[in-house]
Amino acid sequence: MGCSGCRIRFNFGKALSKASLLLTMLLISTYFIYCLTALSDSIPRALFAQRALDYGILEDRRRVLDELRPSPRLLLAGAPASPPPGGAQDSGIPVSNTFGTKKFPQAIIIGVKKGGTRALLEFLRIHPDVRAVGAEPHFFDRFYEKGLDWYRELMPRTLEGQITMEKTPSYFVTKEAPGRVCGHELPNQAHRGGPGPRDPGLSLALKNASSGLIDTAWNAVRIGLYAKHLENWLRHFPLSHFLFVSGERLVSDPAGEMGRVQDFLGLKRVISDKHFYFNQTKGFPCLKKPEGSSRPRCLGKSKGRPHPHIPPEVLQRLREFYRPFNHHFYQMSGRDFGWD
Ligand SMILES: Nc1ncnc2c1ncn2[C@@H]1O[C@H](COP(=O)(O)OS(=O)(=O)O)[C@@H](OP(=O)(O)O)[C@H]1O
Repeated sequence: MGCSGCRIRFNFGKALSKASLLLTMLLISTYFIYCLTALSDSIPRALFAQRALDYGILEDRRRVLDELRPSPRLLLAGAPASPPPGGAQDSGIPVSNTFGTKKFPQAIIIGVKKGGTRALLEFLRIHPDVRAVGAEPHFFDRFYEKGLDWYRELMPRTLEGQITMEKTPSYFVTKEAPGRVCGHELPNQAHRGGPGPRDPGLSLALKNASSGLIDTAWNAVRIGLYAKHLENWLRHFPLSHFLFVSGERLVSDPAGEMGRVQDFLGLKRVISDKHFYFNQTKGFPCLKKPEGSSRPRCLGKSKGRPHPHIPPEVLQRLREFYRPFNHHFYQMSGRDFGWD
């Protein structure tokens, strides 16, 4: 019995994986400048007002120093055609790794898993004003105890005017993540152990929506209850701090969707149609010139995998199960993704 249970679960997993193409959604959470300010000084928000004067003095000093020497951006623009002897390029280290400072991200791609988050990040990285860490840091879910300095150290250096970014899709479904991102819960105060109390509202909704054949307690199913996870984030951030990016449009019209993303981040519209080509073999848009390379490149093999055939009745059942949750999500996000 145990084995047949496993098999059903396994097959259903494949079905979900296939269905995820229909359920792609991404969130970018603009970062919350006040939260980061509080975080970067590792002080509770309540103390922030008391420190305001100190910040003012520091800011003034910074401004004076900036006036005395050209900003990194100006230095770069005025760089000599050949690098100075013994300079960064002589040592073989890329200029971007030696200039600028490491900062906390101003924008995070927080989800959703298998929603096209890697594509979004790699597309954004071709923008000259975006610098992003390649690997997923998992700071706000797995490595929170390592502390803020550890997190900042992972970030690439940025020059003035550049945005630091990271992506970790599991933040979206991590109950503690929004509070941590906002700095309400500092590393040494973080809850340890299991998840918080079960939400009775969700249990009820799951019972109502379940056909009896879908294991609603299973994480692979719960992960797709976007409305539920978004609710958790909206307890900490206003809706205007989020951009909902369509995973489907990232495939069918990457330049169009990236236009929305650039506007949201306050970036000049640099990424356009001319950066993409459709690779027939891969079946996805690829980059003509990815960051740090002049050769065209598609995402790796683990992105855009062949999916197994899912019987239409299974897909239908999944659609019916998710429909009420999706509609709730459309209402909350203000965007109808047409997943029905
Ligand atoms: N340009 C391009 N190239 C390849 N793949 C693309 C692209 N745009 C979106 N996608 C879809 O992205 C899916 C993987 O999503 P994520 O990167 O968010 O996955 S992960 O959660 O980080 O593991 C991946 O899912 P699978 O098809 O299941 O592999 C793709 O459907």
